[in-house]
Amino acid sequence: MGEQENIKSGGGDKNNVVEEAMPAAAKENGRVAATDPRLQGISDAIRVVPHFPKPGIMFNDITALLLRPDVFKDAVDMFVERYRGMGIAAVAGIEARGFIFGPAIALAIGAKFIPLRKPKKLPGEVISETYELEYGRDCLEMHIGAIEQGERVVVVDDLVATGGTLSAAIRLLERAGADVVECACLIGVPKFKDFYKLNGTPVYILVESRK
Ligand SMILES: O=P(O)(O)OC[C@H]1O[C@H](OP(=O)(O)OP(=O)(O)O)[C@H](O)[C@@H]1O
Ligand SMILES: Nc1ncnc2[nH]cnc12
Repeated sequence: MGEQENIKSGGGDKNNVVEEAMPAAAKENGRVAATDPRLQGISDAIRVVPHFPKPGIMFNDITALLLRPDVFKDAVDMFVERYRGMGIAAVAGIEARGFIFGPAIALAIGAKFIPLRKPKKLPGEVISETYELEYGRDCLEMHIGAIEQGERVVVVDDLVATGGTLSAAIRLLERAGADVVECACLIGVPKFKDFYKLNGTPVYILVESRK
């Protein structure tokens, strides 16, 4: 598969899990144009590390992208352009890598930032959700009171593989009364796209993993 074919852009209705090929995305009103030259730079800046953290896992390393402020900014800008003016009250970032992108997006669109943390990190009263990963099992927690009933929320992370982490984040936020509008990730791992478990919430992906 050529580099250009790896680039995807998605988004869609609340009842669909969406990962759209370039031509479809390009036609859609308000979505990222698949011909946007920033996508190629973003895809190229992600390093793929074979067999990390376990044999067989092709690890998509966004720290290489973070060393390129121009590309880092392009990624943040693309999310900001999508969510600005949509009445988003909160950006919820998933520990750890959602903390890298989420706050920048939140500040730019004038939303609050809610950290969804790994267990026993938050000092206040929390609600929790456990989930399965490509390489293990984990749990997310959120402070009670971070969300008000009916607030519109975007969940941000670097990558979606099985969708287990995003699903746990959605469950947490919906239990607290949030309206989860969309999940936003830089990277989608295509081998899992039939297994996303996002409870009907769309996932918006900038690029597909290269391997
Ligand atoms: O779609 P999934 O199969 O749930 O996998 C995606 C999650 O896995 C990675 O985080 P990880 O749990 O490795 O934690 P880290 O960010 O703390 O390294 C990644 O940053 C996502 O949060
Ligand atoms: N292949 C992958 N690369 C980076 N982070 C991940 N989280 C789950 N799967 C991953």
